[in-house]
Amino acid sequence: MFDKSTWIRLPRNVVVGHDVLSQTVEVVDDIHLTGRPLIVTSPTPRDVAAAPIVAQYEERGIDPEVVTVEKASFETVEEVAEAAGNDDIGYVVGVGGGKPIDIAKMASDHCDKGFVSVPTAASHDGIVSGRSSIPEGDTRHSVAADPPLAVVADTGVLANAPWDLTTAGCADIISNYTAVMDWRLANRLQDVEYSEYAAALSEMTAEILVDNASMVRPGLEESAWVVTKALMSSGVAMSIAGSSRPASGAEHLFSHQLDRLAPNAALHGHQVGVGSIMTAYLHGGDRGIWRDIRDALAAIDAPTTADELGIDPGVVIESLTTCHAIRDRYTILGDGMNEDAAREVARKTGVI
Ligand SMILES: NC(=O)C1=CN([C@@H]2O[C@H](COP(=O)(O)OP(=O)(O)OC[C@H]3O[C@@H](n4cnc5c(N)ncnc54)[C@H](O)[C@@H]3O)[C@@H](O)[C@H]2O)C=CC1
Ligand SMILES: O=C(CO)COP(=O)(O)O
Ligand SMILES: [Zn+2]
Repeated sequence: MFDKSTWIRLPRNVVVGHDVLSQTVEVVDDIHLTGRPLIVTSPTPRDVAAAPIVAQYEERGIDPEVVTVEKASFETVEEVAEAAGNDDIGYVVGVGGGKPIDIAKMASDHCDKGFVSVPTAASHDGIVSGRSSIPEGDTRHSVAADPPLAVVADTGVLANAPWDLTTAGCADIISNYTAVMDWRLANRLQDVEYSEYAAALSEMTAEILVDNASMVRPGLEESAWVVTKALMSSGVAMSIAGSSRPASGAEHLFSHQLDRLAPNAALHGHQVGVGSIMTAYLHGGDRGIWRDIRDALAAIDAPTTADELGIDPGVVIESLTTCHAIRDRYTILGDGMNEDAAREVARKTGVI
């Protein structure tokens, strides 16, 4: 008997392009969200994008509540959910990079209120995904949360963000290659649920980005367009899969562990990119695709070494040998690498 069923939740309005930030209130009206908005942002994105959005609302006689968050944590989610739960708050608008968007997504999900995503950096593929990635103690959770009802991605804002943020987004996409390898491995060895459609979309997204790498250049609005579309497509792959598997494998475990061992040393996307070079080597050995991944990262100015990440080689080894334990997610790391093996892969791939 066929008894499978699935829910694929996707945004209704995805508005991308030049100066679309100025259409935020229209986009919200179009999906019939009412009440007072709660804007969740972080320090720089507050000035760059939240302030103009507040001004748009004020012109219409609406006074949004604004909360500024500094880090992604369950405590912050609870604080924001408390504010979002107030009766006068109708919906939540996340404005910024991955952290405020993840917090806003979870807080709105907790209160069963609509969520709108306004990325200010093309730095991560959580812009449209139905997940939030939140650290807790020694672990890091990938939590299901309703995806945004609408996305407003202003390519002018994204192109004006520091170039590093865009290269981090590119690296987050390039890491899909190894995430999918890990997912297939977990499916074969552990019967982990797998979606060929989600895997194919995730890989194709990485491929299109790599093929268009020459168009990704600092300050070009067209680059922001290319990268943002890829980030959205990768987020849709996660929504189809109902997990972050298509975009998050061992290279993400490595990055999440670096966040604990060397907080704020480097951007999420840059860390997963370097992780991906090493896990590609573990999958395919010297004849595998690790050089292609390294070259693709180098072509878009993303780091390929510990030194370029600004992270001590010893910390890279510690992360490689311990990161398998931070989450129950089967990957090429299996039950963990020993120190000699970790040193070998990091040296062979030129990461240290
Ligand atoms: N939910 C999901 O599916 C996913 C979640 N993530 C999560 O997202 C986070 C990484 O995202 P990031 O954007 O790197 O983190 P982030 O939100 O900390 O932003 C990084 C930096 O960029 C700055 N920034 C953002 N927009 C700017 C602008 N326009 N101009 C100047 N500075 C700007 C921020 O102030 C911050 O200092 C991680 O916590 C990661 O786990 C990443 C991928 C997928
Ligand atoms: O960063 C991600 C995809 O790029 C997802 O991270 P998690 O697996 O922690 O949710
Ligand atoms: Zn990621």
